[in-house]
Amino acid sequence: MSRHIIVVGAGSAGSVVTRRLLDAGHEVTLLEAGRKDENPAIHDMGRMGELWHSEDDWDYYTTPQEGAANRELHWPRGKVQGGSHSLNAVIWVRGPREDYDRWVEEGATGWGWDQVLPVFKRIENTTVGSDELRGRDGLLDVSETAYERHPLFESLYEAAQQAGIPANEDYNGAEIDGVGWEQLNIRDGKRLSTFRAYVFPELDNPRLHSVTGAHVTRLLIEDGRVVGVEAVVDGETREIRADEVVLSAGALDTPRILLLSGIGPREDLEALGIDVVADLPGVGANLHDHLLAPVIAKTTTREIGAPGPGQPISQMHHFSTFREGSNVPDTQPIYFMVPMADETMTVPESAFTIHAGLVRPTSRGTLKLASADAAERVLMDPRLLTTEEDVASMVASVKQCRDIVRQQALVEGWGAEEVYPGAEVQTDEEIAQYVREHCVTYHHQVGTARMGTDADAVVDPATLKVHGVEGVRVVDASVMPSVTSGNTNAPSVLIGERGADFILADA
Ligand SMILES: Cc1cc2nc3c(=O)[nH]c(=O)nc-3n(C[C@H](O)[C@H](O)[C@H](O)COP(=O)(O)OP(=O)(O)OC[C@H]3O[C@@H](n4cnc5c(N)ncnc54)[C@H](O)[C@@H]3O)c2cc1C
Repeated sequence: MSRHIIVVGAGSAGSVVTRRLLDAGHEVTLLEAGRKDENPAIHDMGRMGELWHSEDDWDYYTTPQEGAANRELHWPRGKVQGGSHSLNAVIWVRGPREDYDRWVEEGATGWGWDQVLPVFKRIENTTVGSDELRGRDGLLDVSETAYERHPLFESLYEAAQQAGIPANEDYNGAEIDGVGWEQLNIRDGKRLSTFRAYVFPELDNPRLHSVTGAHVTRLLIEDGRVVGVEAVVDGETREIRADEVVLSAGALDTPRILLLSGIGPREDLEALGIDVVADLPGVGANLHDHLLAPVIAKTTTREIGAPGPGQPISQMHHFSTFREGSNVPDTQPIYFMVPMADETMTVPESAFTIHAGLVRPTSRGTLKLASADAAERVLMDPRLLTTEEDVASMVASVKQCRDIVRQQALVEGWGAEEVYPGAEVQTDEEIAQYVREHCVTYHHQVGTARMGTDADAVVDPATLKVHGVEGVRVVDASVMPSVTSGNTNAPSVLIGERGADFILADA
């Protein structure tokens, strides 16, 4: 029987859910707060930087972070069809077996590597790697050759190996460690978001009602059952009803909608005068993110030049393990052909960045409402760098990135010279302070409505239904119990596919 389902958010996961429900004959109302994905800077990977602070960015900021020199960090998030997949660097990293087996240990029964691998294969359309591990005919292109490689990256690839980092032909294969060319979601030289790959071809489908400029403020709940949503559409508050609601608004907005609807920690909700529908302490808890800190070098004998049309400004990354006893990498530096400098830095035009990167954070924070008003700013406090392990991984990663800059391939090929952290930053304490003063997000916030069956879990891992409330599921990056050890888009798309499977199994 055909059902009418509301999907909130046309991002990485919501686009996948929408397509799979349409394919199965259901009716979908897809509500997206942002506008159509028509900004040319979305489609040209060389222009990614223009999207930050633009109309297509939610333009969030954290609360002041004690671990990061009391700074409020900018957290860009896609507010547009495609969601953060329309703003991101389209790097496709599934993460190793251990990430998913860890999810099972954390309570997400059924999400182990053996269960998720076939779903990853269903998503992918790639020629990389082996048939056993990679998908060949999915809807989402994954390629390391569909973009023009810049000669600087050839030298970076060599330099990383000169620094002792092994080359890895397929970091989405059996092993993640080592340096490799990024596998990107690109088609015909342009960004391929899941909105473009999954929903765009269906825009004429009469069972799809795709609405932009529709900001969902809360769930409509009658007798403990979600019956629809309240949304502000073109400035007018509307009620939209359906058989079921899927929240795919991302790790920062899904918990916000739940909290505004009375689903969350009782004490916090009561303090704001919000009627409690379900006392779920885990909503907004467990907020965590990956972190970057730039190592910037200038080139003195050869100009890097501007990226060509469609040329991604990041083409390479590597994974390294520093944490003792760990069998998965805790760091993932990412390489850019431009200086990723902050407002306190002065850099020459021809400069590149090797961003030191933490991908196994142990710091955990919270997302809370400041008031019951849906238009108010939300308090996002990831408590960055509040554990010793996190600081130690970042320090080790910065040292390794500096070492790459000093290698022959960069010094002889480009006359590379470090500009930041700079000569005055030498001891571990000085590097840690540099990290605190200059770290930025890796854009991988997750965990605010995590899967599990314990008292703090928010959704059931077998269905992604919200505990204690009927008629609503969470299908996006919020449900990850812990962040994977790589970029988070691939696991978000995976969650979209599996969420759709669960809905279809019930329908
Ligand atoms: C700048 C940047 C670079 C990144 N680079 C990479 C990368 O290269 N590789 C990678 O793997 N990951 C990357 N990421 C992370 C990755 O894009 C996200 O983890 C992933 O997109 C999350 O998917 P999602 O479906 O949970 O949320 P999103 O894709 O963010 O989708 C949420 C959608 O919901 C909409 N929405 C939110 N609130 C409401 C509301 N109240 N009403 C209606 N609609 C609403 C939003 O506008 C958005 O369209 C990056 C992210 C950013 C921001």
